[in-house]
Amino acid sequence: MAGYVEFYRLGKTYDTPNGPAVIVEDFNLNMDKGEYVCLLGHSGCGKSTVLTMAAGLNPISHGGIVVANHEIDGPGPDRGVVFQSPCLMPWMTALENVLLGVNQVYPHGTKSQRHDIAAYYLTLVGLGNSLDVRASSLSQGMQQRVGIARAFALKPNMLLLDEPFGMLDSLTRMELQEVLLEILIRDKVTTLMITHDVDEALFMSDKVVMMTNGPRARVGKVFEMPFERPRVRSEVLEHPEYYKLRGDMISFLEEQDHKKMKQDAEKLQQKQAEESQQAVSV
Ligand SMILES: Nc1ncnc2c1ncn2[C@@H]1O[C@H](COP(=O)(O)OP(=O)(O)OP(=O)(O)O)[C@@H](O)[C@H]1O
Repeated sequence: MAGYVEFYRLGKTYDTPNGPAVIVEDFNLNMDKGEYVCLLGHSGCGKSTVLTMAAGLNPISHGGIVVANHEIDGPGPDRGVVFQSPCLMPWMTALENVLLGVNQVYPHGTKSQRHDIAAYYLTLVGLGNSLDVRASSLSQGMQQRVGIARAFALKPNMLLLDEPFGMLDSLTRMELQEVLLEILIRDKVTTLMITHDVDEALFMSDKVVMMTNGPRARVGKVFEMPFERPRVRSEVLEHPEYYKLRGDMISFLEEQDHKKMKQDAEKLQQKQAEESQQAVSV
């Protein structure tokens, strides 16, 4: 059955100097409305490729993505995107940065209505007292809060997060994870997040989708999280299934590593055999 968000037979081929490189192939995933899915996999397997295709920032080579009955064919305000670095306009205030998006989505709202929406989301992320502070004067964690407020203020059907906490220290990271979960529960936004952190995936998501190693990466395994919401970190950590799930995810990643090492060794052997055959024939 099709989900609220559907990735069907999604594929991406990049043109490279050595010819076409099939990075993602036959990637299939259904997400329910309001579901939080984390995408986990080794570096370079194709996670950002999948996410940027969903954001409409990277052309789809094969298959497609449907969000709320709408087939993705470019970027749009129905999808909020947060990257590792929030890319704010440094000379603008926190409020002005959020208003950039709000003005586009609510062109018919009054100035004061648009101001209130931007201020509301900045307050939710804990920046109610910093609305008029220039982005360049905000700490990295505060800038990321602005990025999150900007994405939510668009009232998107889907939120796409590419390692949004990757550049933050662990305390700020944990704090922002909780801020994000609180708003997500309130607004019930369907979310796809990339992370390298197994514990973050366990704490945040309803489902963790493990990608196989590329090339031709696809969904390798899906883990369902048994933890109740709203989530309390200590309760999640003490849940009887936590360490079993964590272990299974790490085993999956290790298996992928072994496969890759085997493939690399085979490639090397083949190359050496070809080279020695060439040497003999010369
Ligand atoms: N524009 C491009 N042209 C050619 N190859 C690309 C392009 N963009 C990405 N790639 C390659 O596609 C593969 C997947 O990249 P991608 O950034 O999607 O991986 P990732 O899983 O998000 O990696 P990481 O976890 O390190 O961010 C990599 O081998 C990368 O070099």
